[in-house]
Amino acid sequence: MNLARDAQKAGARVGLGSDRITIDGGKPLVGRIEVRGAKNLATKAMVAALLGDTPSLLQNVPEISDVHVVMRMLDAYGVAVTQPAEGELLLDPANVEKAHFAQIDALAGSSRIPILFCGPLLHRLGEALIPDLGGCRIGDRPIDFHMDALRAFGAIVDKSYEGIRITAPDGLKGAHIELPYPSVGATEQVLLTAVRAEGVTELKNAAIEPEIMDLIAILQKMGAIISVEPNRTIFIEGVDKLDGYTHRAIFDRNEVASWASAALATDGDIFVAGAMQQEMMTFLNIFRKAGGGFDIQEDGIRFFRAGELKPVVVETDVHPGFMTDWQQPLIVALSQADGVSVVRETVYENRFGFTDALNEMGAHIVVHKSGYDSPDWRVPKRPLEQVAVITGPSQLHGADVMVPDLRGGFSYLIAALTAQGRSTVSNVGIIARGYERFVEKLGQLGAEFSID
Ligand SMILES: CC(=O)N[C@H]1[C@@H](OP(=O)(O)OP(=O)(O)OC[C@H]2O[C@@H](n3ccc(=O)[nH]c3=O)[C@H](O)[C@@H]2O)O[C@H](CO)[C@@H](O)[C@@H]1O
Ligand SMILES: C=C(OP(=O)(O)O)C(=O)O
Repeated sequence: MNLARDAQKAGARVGLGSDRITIDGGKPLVGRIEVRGAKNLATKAMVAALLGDTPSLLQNVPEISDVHVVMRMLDAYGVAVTQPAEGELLLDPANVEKAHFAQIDALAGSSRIPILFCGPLLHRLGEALIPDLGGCRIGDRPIDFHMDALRAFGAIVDKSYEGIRITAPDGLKGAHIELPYPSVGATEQVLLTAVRAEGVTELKNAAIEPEIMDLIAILQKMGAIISVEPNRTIFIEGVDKLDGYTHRAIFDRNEVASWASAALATDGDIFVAGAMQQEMMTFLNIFRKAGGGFDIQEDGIRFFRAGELKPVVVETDVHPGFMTDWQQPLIVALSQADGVSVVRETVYENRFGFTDALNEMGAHIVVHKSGYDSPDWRVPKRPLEQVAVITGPSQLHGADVMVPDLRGGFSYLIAALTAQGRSTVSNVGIIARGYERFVEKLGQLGAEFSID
């Protein structure tokens, strides 16, 4: 895939108008911003609407390009998508039909969400055609858990010149599935398929991220029967019929952690309206250990420096662990802490690539690609764990950098804002995949920048 083309398309979709931001750094970010619904819930809630016999209303929808991709995908399948009010989507699946290959193909490589269309399309149309997936290039990102789960439900998976074609000539039946690893996407795949499959599904080793709990809440509103048991086990009793839902999407935890890291790195003071404590607890613990202060209020959380920044040791993990998506923005703040921080990435094999550019800006980060010796890596069969050692504090200086992926991209914005002098960050359209109106928010926080 062509990164620049992706970025341009993504940027254009959310009205960014340019692919490049020039930032004059060295100034604290101070002010109030608002976060809305999570990219990692809203896009999946949109897919869930395909399962209903009546329209669904999704509220608190962020204006991000990943939402636009799913809107286009739903449109290709005949779902009528309208926006009754700002931040709302009405999704009417009354006329769902097979999409033309060209329409689906045009969206190939834009997002990872098409993989989640499998179950709903199999129930509605008897077949699903999955194009090349997109999403951040932070590792191999295979889909074997998804395909194995679909086969367990009785689906037949064929590779064709058009992509992956999945059919279910004998219908989908409840299954006993144990994931090799608590994958977020594969858990969602099972949920979206099992709710309308015949019989009971038992899912072991499921992911239990707050966004998954929110998806379960949506499915329950639609008429599903799902119980979350201890030890990552979920039971789903298939039902014959689901209705639409009205639901307010859970706030974006990744966006909150990103702005909090920006406050820490720039010695700023940011109130993030819409952020809530419970879902952020793991992040808040590390934030505090790193010298961050926070003030929990009813309508949001204020983030600031409580004193000197301190080095931390942190390991990414599945929920309730420290999310992999949080480590990239946090690393920029850790480059300002006095001492040696260690970040161990256990979820993706290529999520430290963004540190090269930080080093060009003056950071001291060494990535140990072989990670630690580990007899049992977390994600089965793949030795992907890596360790980044960050020695601070470093005086960052302005540079020209190019966004590699979504969270890495936001980290470059933070680095440019922290650095002395002028930086140019290009490919910023990629950031629009998951950060709503980030340029406007930079303005609200007093950042000095221009877009050309
Ligand atoms: C759109 C969305 O919600 N994206 C999030 C989702 O991604 P996503 O759902 O893709 O992440 P997963 O939890 O599935 O992936 C975790 C690990 O499992 C591996 N794996 C996954 C599926 C599979 O079939 N085979 C396999 O080996 C992946 O390559 C990765 O190494 O959860 C990740 C982990 O919290 C987050 O970083 C992403 O922001
Ligand atoms: C990895 C991410 O997203 P995606 O799975 O959509 O690529 C992310 O949100 O950081």
